[in-house]
Amino acid sequence: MAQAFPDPGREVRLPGAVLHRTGEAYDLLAAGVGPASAAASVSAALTAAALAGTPYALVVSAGIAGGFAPGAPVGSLVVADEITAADLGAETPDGFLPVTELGFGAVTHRPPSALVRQVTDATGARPGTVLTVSTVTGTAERAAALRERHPGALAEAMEGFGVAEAAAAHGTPVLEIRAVSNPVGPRDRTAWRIGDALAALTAAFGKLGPVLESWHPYDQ
Ligand SMILES: O=C(O)c1cccc(C(=O)CC[C@H]2O[C@@H](n3cnc4c(=O)[nH]cnc43)[C@H](O)[C@@H]2O)c1
Repeated sequence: MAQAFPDPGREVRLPGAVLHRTGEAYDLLAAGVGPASAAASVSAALTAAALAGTPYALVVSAGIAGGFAPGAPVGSLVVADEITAADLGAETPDGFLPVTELGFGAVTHRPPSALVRQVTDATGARPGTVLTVSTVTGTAERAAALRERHPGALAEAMEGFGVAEAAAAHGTPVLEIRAVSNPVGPRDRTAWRIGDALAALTAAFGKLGPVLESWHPYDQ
């Protein structure tokens, strides 16, 4: 994906995060794997920018993902219209309860709908819920349970909700774009197509410049 930015940028070191400040209007951040790492590093970047008086206008979480069949085949692109933490809650004898039903927290963030539509139009990405999980799904049973609980889910990944929580704390809009590298379901390493997914993500970012640069938060 970073290959979509011809200028590798200058490194800016922050506690828990290294930014690549491109000559264009973007900073790139490898936010780590999992929601906690992603939240910590994005939070460091947002806080540093706010203290410098140059807050970010938008945070984009991007990477590879597992795709739910048949909506998100391997190689396809998904843009989140909802970013949902799928395993943040409590297991009970009657099933899973999200933290919101326990009386606290949040489990969903919604990217600006106009921006989601523009990304869809520019890249062909399919809009849908992107789940954030801490454990990669590895069985048909778990995939079916997630689908039942989240009928709008197209993909699962491991960072989006952490990024969205950090962005929300700063009042900054968030977007999540994923390229599908593997199906969600029984573990099968021979089915992974990471190279193809990264190529699809790079191509998408090549088309996103005008969309991101012309978007204004009041376009919600
Ligand atoms: O070992 C496995 O079975 C396995 C299967 C799929 C992905 C992984 C990863 O460790 C990838 C972590 C990385 O990639 C994103 N990702 C990609 N596919 C998935 C997925 O099916 N479910 C959740 N996350 C996925 C994730 O966002 C991480 O950044 C291992």
